[in-house]
Amino acid sequence: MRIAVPNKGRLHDPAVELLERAGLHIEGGADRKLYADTVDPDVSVLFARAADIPEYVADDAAALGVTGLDQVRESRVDLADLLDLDFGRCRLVLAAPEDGPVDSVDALANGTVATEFPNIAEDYFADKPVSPEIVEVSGATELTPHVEIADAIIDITSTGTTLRMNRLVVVDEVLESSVHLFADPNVADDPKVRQVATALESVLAADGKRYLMMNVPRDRLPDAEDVIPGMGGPTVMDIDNGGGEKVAVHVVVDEREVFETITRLKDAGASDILVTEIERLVE
Ligand SMILES: Nc1ncnc2c1ncn2[C@@H]1O[C@H](COP(=O)(O)OP(=O)(O)OP(=O)(O)O)[C@@H](O)[C@H]1O
Ligand SMILES: O=P(O)(O)OC[C@H]1O[C@H](OP(=O)(O)OP(=O)(O)O)[C@H](O)[C@@H]1O
Ligand SMILES: [Mg+2]
Repeated sequence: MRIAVPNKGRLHDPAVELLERAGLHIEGGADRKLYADTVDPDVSVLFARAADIPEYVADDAAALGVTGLDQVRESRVDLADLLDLDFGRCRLVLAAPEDGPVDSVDALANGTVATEFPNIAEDYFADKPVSPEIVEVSGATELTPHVEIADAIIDITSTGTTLRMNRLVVVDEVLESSVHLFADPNVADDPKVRQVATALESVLAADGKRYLMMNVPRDRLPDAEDVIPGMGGPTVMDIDNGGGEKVAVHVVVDEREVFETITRLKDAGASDILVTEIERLVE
């Protein structure tokens, strides 16, 4: 089974890192390759442009694809959306010069909109009362309103820096995007596809979580349990050589809650508190 992954650009490194963390180690590294095996003999990786990945998955060149939701919308292929992988987060927006006449969608009645995403633009205007001319460009879209090529643009923004630098302001939001795991709808329920999706999901589930281990006097256990914000109940175990007066308590907590939880656990009589990272969490 093949997974299509961005070959370069900002999505490449986080995509490869996620596969590695999920246990799908890429043999020989991912640099400048078109194709690679993984430690799993049934799973290989195809490196392709983020924009081409939807087609590759739709055409069966790969069963799975890791790419931006924007790319899938733009390509208009019908894929199963298995998982939000929580990186490459950005917004596609309609934007126009800050001191210009376009302050709403309606102001574009006879206008021109430049974009790298002509299909998304067309779909966006399909249910609007105006239908401006769409001009496809292949980059530096933010420049076009300043050289009389367009009145507005539909482009990606994340920090907003590029828009600001080009004195453009957001007129409307078109699409929220992030990188997802997509599958060919015909194989979305295939056991191997499910296995890979679960492995990636387990990495995301472990993100920002910590594993706490501690000893607690048996008679203080209720106090300790009261201050534990963990998911589900804690795991409580007898300690073999503890003479019965202490128990071991293990729990998963959000990393933001670790500091306060430790302070409160100590007040509840806990000792020998260990905090460790979690690689994967299969729920
Ligand atoms: N500024 C951004 N912040 C977050 N995600 C982004 C940003 N720009 C693009 N993306 C996401 O990354 C995808 C790929 O973007 P793009 O094709 O521009 O590649 P790139 O990583 O910018 O490399 P290059 O433009 O140099 O080829 C986009 O479709 C979008 O999903
Ligand atoms: O809101 P910001 O944080 O400024 O990000 C938005 C910019 O990021 C992307 O460009 P990229 O850096 O990928 O350059 P590119 O035009 O070469 O693709 C996108 O096309 C925007 O221009
Ligand atoms: Mg780019």
